[in-house]
Amino acid sequence: MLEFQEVSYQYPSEDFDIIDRLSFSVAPGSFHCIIGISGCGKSTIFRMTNGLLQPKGGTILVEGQSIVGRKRYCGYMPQKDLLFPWRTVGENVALPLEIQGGLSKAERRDRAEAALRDVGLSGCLDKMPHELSGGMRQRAAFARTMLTGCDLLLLDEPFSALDFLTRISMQEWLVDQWRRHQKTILFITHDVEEALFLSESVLVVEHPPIRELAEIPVPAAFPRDRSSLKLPEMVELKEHLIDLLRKQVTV
Ligand SMILES: Nc1ncnc2c1ncn2[C@@H]1O[C@H](COP(=O)(O)OP(=O)(O)OP(=O)(O)O)[C@@H](O)[C@H]1O
Repeated sequence: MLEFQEVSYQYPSEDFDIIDRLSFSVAPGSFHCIIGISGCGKSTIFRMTNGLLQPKGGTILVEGQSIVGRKRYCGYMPQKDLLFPWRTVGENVALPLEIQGGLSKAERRDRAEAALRDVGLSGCLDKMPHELSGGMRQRAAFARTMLTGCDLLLLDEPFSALDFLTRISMQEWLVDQWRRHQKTILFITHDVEEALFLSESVLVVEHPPIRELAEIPVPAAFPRDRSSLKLPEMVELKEHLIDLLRKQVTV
C-alpha cells in the first residue's frame, strides 16, 4: 500500500537530512502505530506521504505508483480536528466531495449523513462543530477523512487531546471502523499503550536522522481487547518500548 524507497528530506533551515535514505513498506489492510520521541520526525514522514513536503531524494509509492503529480491517494487526519467553525458538521464532513466535484449539494448531504451515521453521529448533520464533544468532533473529522475515499489513512495523534476514558472508547471504535472498512491505517502516537492496543506491529522511529523504522510485532491476537494489555508478553514489550524511547531522549 505504501512504500518508501531511499527517501531523504532536509528542512531548508537545517543543515542535515532529518530523513536519510529511509526505506520501509506497509501492506494493504494493515494497522501500524508509529512511535518516537517528540520532534524525531514522525509527522515529517506523514507530510511527505501526503505530498505537503517534497522529498529531497528517493521515491514514495502508494499502491505501487509514485505519488508525484497525484492527488487524493491518501486521507490525512491531524491532531486538531480542523473542522471549520462556520460550517455545519455535515458541510465539514462533505468537504472532500465538494473539492472533488461532480456531486450535487443534495447528493453530498446524503453521503455526509451516511458517513456520520456510520461513525455513530446520526442527527449531527445540521449541528455546528462547537455543539459536539471532543470525541464527537474527532469522529466527524474521521468521517470526513473516510469521504476522501482513500484506502490509505494517515492519522497523526488524533486522540491525544481527549480525556482518558473518551480516548480508550475512541481506540475501540477505531479498531471497529478499521475492521469494517478494511483500510490501511498508519497512526502516530506518543502513548505506548495506545500503540500496543491498536497495532499489528509498532514502527519505532529512531532519533534523527531517520534511517530506518524498527518494526516490532505485537504479541497478541489482532484486533484485540483491552485485557490483552495485561498479558506478561505485552507488559514486557511495553517496558521495552518505553526503555527504547527513554534512551533516545538522552541521545
Ligand atoms: N518547517 C520546519 N522547518 C524547520 N524544521 C522543522 C520544520 N518543521 C519541523 N521541523 C523540525 O523537524 C523535526 C521533526 O518535526 P516533526 O514535526 O516531524 O516531529 P514529530 O516527531 O512529529 O514531533 P511531535 O511528536 O512533537 O509532533 C523537529 O525537530 C522540528 O523542529
